Amino acid sequence: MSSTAWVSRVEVRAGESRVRADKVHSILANRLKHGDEQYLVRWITKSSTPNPPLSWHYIWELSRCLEQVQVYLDSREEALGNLPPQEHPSKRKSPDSGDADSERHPSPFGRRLNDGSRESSSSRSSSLVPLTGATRSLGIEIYNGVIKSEYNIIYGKAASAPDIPKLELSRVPTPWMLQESWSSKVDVAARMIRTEYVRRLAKVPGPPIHLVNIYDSTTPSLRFKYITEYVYGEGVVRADPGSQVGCQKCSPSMSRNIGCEYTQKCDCLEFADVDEKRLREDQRALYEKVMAEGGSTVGFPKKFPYYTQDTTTHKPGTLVGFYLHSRRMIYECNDKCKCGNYCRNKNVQFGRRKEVEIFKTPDGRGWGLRCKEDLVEGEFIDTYRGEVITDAEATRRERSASKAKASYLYELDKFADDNIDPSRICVVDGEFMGGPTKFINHSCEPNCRQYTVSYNKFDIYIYDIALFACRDIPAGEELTFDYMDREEEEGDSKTPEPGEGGVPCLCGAKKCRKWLWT
Ligand SMILES: C[S@@+](CC[C@H](N)C(=O)[O-])C[C@H]1O[C@@H](n2cnc3c(N)ncnc32)[C@H](O)[C@@H]1O
Repeated sequence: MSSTAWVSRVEVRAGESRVRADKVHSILANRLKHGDEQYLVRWITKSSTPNPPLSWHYIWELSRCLEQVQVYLDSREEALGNLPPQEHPSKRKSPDSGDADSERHPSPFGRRLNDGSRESSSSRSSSLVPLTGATRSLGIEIYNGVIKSEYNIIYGKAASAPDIPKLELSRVPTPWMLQESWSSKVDVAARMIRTEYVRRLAKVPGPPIHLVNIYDSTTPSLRFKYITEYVYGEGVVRADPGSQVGCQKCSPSMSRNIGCEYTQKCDCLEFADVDEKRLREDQRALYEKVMAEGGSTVGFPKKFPYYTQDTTTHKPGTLVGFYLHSRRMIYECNDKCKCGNYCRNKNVQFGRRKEVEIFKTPDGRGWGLRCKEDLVEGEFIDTYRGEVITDAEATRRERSASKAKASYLYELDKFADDNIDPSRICVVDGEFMGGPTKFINHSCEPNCRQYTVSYNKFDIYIYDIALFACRDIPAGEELTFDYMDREEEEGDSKTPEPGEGGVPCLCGAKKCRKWLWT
């Protein structure tokens, strides 16, 4: 079909059309047109072309592709931060010294900063390029193609008729566009992105999640999906659902209506650690034999993980000291158990019950998380959710990411020392899908701790990572945990020396180990 025939079908009325998000490759520049924000869209074409269609759109037309707008604004912000003071168009503080990161993140700004001096004056002004009659009638400036609209959705299509204005992708943004981009405000786009993020937060099940940023106009990435259950990636081998068994000798009301009551009856505790302090004298020799030679610990004293209602000293549901001060696996009862919904041994599986707030930290640690309510020691906060991927896929993602980029990978290697298949160890990636816990920062003196919780005692590869308060935490205090997850006995030990790409720790704790990971 010729481009002119195609263009003649266009009927776009201002203010009603929206750019089709899945056809937008990226945003390349911004400017103000009659005081309103406009952004230059690079369209995706079916076949590869060095000159894909590019078109200017008002920000309100871009509500379907705010993710791309946000990526653009972040790279613009980074480029502005990296500019030498004399080139800086605004009154921002002088840039941090020596940050060469812009090379690692492909950005229209990075590209232009490198070769802008070669730009010819003919490609300077986007608005001076003559437009075809049809595109002009739409009020949309388009290069290398034509615009089509159906059901108020705008599409861009490559076309090469002689009257179609040309703009080489390799020259975009031109130095002229770049200057305009730097000096034009982007407040409306920033507000729309934030509004969209808050809208998505409101849909997350459970108590409200708030968003607070008193330092700048950024918003956490929209390229993120809130989920409450793991999403399993390709290649992850899951346990046969039939391998999950429930406790059969327990019942909802054994005497106190708290579900499971006797640790020796509850099959779910079969693999739970033995409470050595409560071993009877006549059990010790057998226990030591089992420990040395292997065998079942059924019949030895175990502990349920949570306090129940009948304690006056602790809040029901909080972790008992046996678990709180250790790295013991927590085995909760499950749907196949006979103990019912109100069993004392069910907690983490019900998910977050606290109102939390995502907030921008003032000191370069990105976003953080805090709770709107007081928490007591041992209280459950939320699980770490994300995409469960294979170790190989996690390695691939790690290698393709810049070293300075935040990491959201959490390895499920609790049983790595046991006789397990190392190729089946999985990793939870919370970067693109997960919960608010993805924002919990590291501290060398944390107020939370991560615990492993299983609902299938036979599955040693997939389990939950649950975050609990490890001391009383007043409302509003930032939640933190120790990313290195070391056992008590390992103590504070020496500060690890960083390897290449070690990330400096900014936790500010007195006993800070100086490096986040090495
Ligand atoms: C799981 S994310 C935490 C949320 C993150 N702050 C954000 O904005 O998305 C982990 C990343 O946060 C940053 N971070 C967390 N704790 C930090 C600390 N104590 N010092 C420096 N950076 C920290 C690092 O970039 C790290 O890779």
